[in-house]
Amino acid sequence: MARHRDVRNMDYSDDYDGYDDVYGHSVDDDYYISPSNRQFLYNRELSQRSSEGDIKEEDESEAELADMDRAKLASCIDQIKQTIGNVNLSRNDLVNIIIQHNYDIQKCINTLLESTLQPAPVEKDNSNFNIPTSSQSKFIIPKLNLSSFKKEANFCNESPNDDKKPFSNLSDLVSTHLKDNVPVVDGIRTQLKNLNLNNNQALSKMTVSESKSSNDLPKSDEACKIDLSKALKSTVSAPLVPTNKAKENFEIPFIECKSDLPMRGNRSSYEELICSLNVPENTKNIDSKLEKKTSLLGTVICKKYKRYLKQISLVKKYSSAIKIFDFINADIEPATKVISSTVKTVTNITKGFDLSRREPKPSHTPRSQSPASGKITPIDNPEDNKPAKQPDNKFDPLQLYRNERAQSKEHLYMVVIGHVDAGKSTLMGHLLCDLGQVNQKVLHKYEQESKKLGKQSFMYAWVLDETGEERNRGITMDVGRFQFETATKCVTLLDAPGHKDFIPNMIAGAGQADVALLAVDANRGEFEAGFDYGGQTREHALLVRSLGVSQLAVAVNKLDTVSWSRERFDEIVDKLKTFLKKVGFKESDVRFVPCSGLTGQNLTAGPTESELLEWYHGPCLLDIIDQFRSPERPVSKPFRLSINDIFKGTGTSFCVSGRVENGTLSVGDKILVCPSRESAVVKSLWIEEASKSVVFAGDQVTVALSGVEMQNVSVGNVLCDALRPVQVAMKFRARIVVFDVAVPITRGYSVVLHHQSLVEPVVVSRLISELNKSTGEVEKKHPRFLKKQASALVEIQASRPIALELYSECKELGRVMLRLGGVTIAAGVITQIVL
Ligand SMILES: Nc1nc2c(ncn2[C@@H]2O[C@H](COP(=O)(O)OP(=O)(O)OP(=O)(O)O)[C@@H](O)[C@H]2O)c(=O)[nH]1
Repeated sequence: MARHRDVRNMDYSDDYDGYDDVYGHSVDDDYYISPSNRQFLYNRELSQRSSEGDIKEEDESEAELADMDRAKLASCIDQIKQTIGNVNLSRNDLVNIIIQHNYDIQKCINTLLESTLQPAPVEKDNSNFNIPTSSQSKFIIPKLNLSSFKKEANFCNESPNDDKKPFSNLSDLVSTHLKDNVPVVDGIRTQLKNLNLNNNQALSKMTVSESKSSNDLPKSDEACKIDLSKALKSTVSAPLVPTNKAKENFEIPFIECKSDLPMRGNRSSYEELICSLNVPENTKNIDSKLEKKTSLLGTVICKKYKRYLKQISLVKKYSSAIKIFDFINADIEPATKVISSTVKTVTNITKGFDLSRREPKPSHTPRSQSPASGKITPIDNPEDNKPAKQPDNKFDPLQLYRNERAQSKEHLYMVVIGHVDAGKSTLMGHLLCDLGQVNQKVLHKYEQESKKLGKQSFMYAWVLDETGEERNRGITMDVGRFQFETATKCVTLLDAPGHKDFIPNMIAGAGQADVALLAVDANRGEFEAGFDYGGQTREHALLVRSLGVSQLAVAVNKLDTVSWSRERFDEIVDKLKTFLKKVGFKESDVRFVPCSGLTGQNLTAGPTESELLEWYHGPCLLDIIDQFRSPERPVSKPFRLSINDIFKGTGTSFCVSGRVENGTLSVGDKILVCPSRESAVVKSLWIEEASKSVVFAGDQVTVALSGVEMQNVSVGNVLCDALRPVQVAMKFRARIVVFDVAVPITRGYSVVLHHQSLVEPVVVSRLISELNKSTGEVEKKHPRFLKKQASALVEIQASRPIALELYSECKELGRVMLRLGGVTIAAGVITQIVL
């Protein structure tokens, strides 16, 4: 059985309220973190000196870094490489530069560009672009001649029908005006990708505040007060090339600034930028025109991205890399009207891409393939150039879902959790055997082999623990998967590891489940070890609830070891009930069942043991699983899938797996991979081993993709609808509940963010307010620290863009968990995305 990590979907109507319950109860201290876990709690002193980590140590400065710094370092190196390609520096030097700049990627890039990038010699060739030698492959140096402009003009879409295409973000817009393969421009482009054109108001505000804080631009300058929202509206509707009529008398179509350009030294930086524009042949007096009037886009870029000015001027020295920004100096209002109707028309298509907006085939350099380049991965397969299949825009996803799935059983994803050795694998292995899911010969083989190793009691566990290491060590390490059916459900079982070392795997499994089965060991002392003394019973229950699972079955296992004692069962139920309620489970959503995974008692049929029969007449484990409510499938929402595994497929495609959180996905759909926003085409779809033409929210699927390079896709990326993409941001606000922390959370606290399958170092950059745990009202603004069990609104800063959603939009992509030193210190929901 393949061991992919999977995804989970939960969308109960009462989920949000339920989730609030987590915050709504005070929890006794000892319910959260156990003494054995305390050793892993954050301790700044220790944390800074940790030498563990998976980053190769190459020099002392690197070796001395703490885990978090190492993670930040890896992230910085990664991002620097994505932005400017491989730098001609040793790793040590690179590491030193990063540390000197306190992990500020932008400063590092500036330093690197200044120190390492030398102008490439201009070579003559027959094209209008001089391609540098491989050692200087970071620049493409176009000649400053007029034919160059014409060549670039071919980049533009000349179809009269396509000249009003909406752009989803500023980068797409800019990329039609910027020449390929200019690294600094790519840097800008990556940043611009985060600017969603739909949020004109936010952009407008951003520009104003940018200009307010500007030191080098005069505050009084009218140019600083450009209403960007208007500008963007006008750019959205702007033709990429002049219309035929305009072409005849082609002039540079600028939107006028209200005043001359602000100067910086002898020349303003964006004057420099503008001077690097290619200009059409028939334009007269271009210099004076450029000095008085400028592209608004140029203005915006230069103001918003002042930090790039050095690079801009650097590039400018060698190239006329930045194309003229040719939106029409037209009446903005009518243009705005055109946009709204255009957007509406396009939105009606529901899915798929605007192929006409695809950029020309870029050169096959690692740089051009980088997600940070903002370019579409080169397309080798001519099949990919064919227009993608566009689903019928009249299709009703809900109806389609009913048509497709009406005949089949409801699918349910169930994660099995619990303290190490609680008997999870044995319980589920035996259940699968009783259901006839395991071939008798295979079971016999397991029996013989486990006997040889002196581990016969693990025979059933081997059904799920498939790897040699798991079997030898007698513990589950990765999430095992198996499928079985109940009377009304088709259940995918996710067997999570119990050992604390594998909690990230457990989170990956739990992050995919609709419901959970908690196994506890009834043995005297064993239940207590898992519950009272820092076992994973508590942490697992807390984690699954934080991940949105609200229905839980509790298997009080190994009751054979206590002679089926009713008292023991009741004692365990009482303790767990109180705890689970405090964690946020509703009493009515938790069911308890006495059983034995080893003897198979009360698994698929009612009890036969007389001692158990004396007091238990309830449902068996299988019936309890069957009685779980099926979660709602949000098939009508925009498509979202968080990638939890990537592997090689056949031919040019490769495969990703994950759970469809929202919406539907069909073969032939064009989708976006976020945060890089690369486009991809769905070549084929599978659920388990069965090929499908369409899949729905709630399905755990394997998707074969083409049109995107495998190396440009990572676990934790989100596949999404191209027209209604997921949000991408480096900063967001979340309402969190702090679990148990030895050291209070303060501003600047470095933690590890778990967001679906993404594991990313982040910083708690602001403590905005402390909230009342019951009412959610603000109790204290800007607290200096957050103690255990505090509920608070915080701002989280990542070092690179993340694809995420507001909790109110998509619960699965709106949940976050913060962990540190192997311990979960807080969980929360995203309330605001900060652009
Ligand atoms: N007596 C008795 N022993 C059991 C029962 N269920 C499991 N065991 C034993 O408990 C030990 C651990 O069982 P596993 O199924 O590997 O436990 P687990 O919870 O899956 O372990 P991890 O996944 O590593 O956390 C094995 O020796 C089993 O034979 C039971 O119902 N009764």
